[in-house]
Amino acid sequence: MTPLYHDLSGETVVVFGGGPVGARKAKGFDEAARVVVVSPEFDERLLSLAEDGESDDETGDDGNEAPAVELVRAAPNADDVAEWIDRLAPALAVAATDDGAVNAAVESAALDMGLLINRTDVSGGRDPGSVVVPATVEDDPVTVALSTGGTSPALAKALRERIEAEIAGAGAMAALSGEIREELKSEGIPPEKRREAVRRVVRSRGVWKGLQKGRSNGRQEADTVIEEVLDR
Ligand SMILES: C[C@@]1(CC(=O)O)c2cc3[nH]c(cc4nc(cc5[nH]c(cc(n2)[C@H]1CCC(=O)O)[C@@](C)(CC(=O)O)[C@@H]5CCC(=O)O)C(CC(=O)O)=C4CCC(=O)O)c(CCC(=O)O)c3CC(=O)O
Ligand SMILES: NC(=O)C1=CN([C@@H]2O[C@H](COP(=O)(O)OP(=O)(O)OC[C@H]3O[C@@H](n4cnc5c(N)ncnc54)[C@H](O)[C@@H]3O)[C@@H](O)[C@H]2O)C=CC1
Repeated sequence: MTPLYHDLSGETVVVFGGGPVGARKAKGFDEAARVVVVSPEFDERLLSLAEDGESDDETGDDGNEAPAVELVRAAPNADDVAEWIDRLAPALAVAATDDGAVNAAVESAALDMGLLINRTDVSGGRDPGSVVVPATVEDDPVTVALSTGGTSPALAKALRERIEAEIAGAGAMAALSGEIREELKSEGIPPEKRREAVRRVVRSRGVWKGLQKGRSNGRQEADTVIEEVLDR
């Protein structure tokens, strides 16, 4: 398995199956992509996600059309799914029904069309072209994605919970060190010194602690580290 971060903005994700698993996957993708869930019945969570999307569209407060989760009430059989996928033209198809034959048909249709496919009903090794949904921790712009190669989802979840504590504050550190990196570049600091400074900043306990108190405290601590490295 090779981990990659995928930009799904502007793409469609189709989820077959509207149970708790289909709902969790839809929720995971709805911020980035247009999500269409095809199922004869829908989990409560999906019904409220779809409603949220509608009310955002109505108010249109920020001018951005919030990608809503669209629900399509249907129960395609194994022979029909290829046509559904063809019509919806997704980048990724998620097979999350409780019908193994339908899930298998979603997989083979998606593979035939060269799309990404996530089979939620199989663990262990993947067929070529098949992807897993990792456990994810986010502190924007930092994202940690964790997979056990499809072997033990419960372990992926447990490790994710540990990492959540471990990366607290990483978003602020990314913002600060990214800014410092750009500044040192534009000041024409030689590459070796610049890299050393940035490496020291992201490892400095003082800077991490400072950032907990606020951005300017973090910046002050970072400036001390940078001065040391640059001998100024
Ligand atoms: C292969 C994979 C395919 C895919 O879905 O992409 C898959 C497959 C299956 N999961 C099953 C069960 C559970 N899944 C979870 C939880 C998560 N499952 C997720 C991903 C994946 N699950 C992919 C591999 C990821 C990897 O590489 O590690 C996470 C990480 C991401 C997400 O789904 O959002 C999310 C945690 C998110 C978080 O909290 O951070 C729990 C835990 C719980 O519910 O507490 C259980 C119960 C305990 C257990 O069984 O382990 C079953 C058995 C169904 C049955 O028994 O019938 C199958 C199918 C099978 O095993 O055949
Ligand atoms: N990947 C994961 O994290 C997990 C995966 N699973 C697997 O995922 C499957 C789904 O799990 P749940 O959501 O808990 O099951 P569920 O049985 O609650 O939901 C299945 C959904 O699929 C719908 N459905 C049935 N036939 C359909 C068709 N032809 N087309 C479209 N939708 C159809 C049903 O109406 C229902 O809404 C399970 O069968 C299991 O194998 C289960 C737990 C976790």
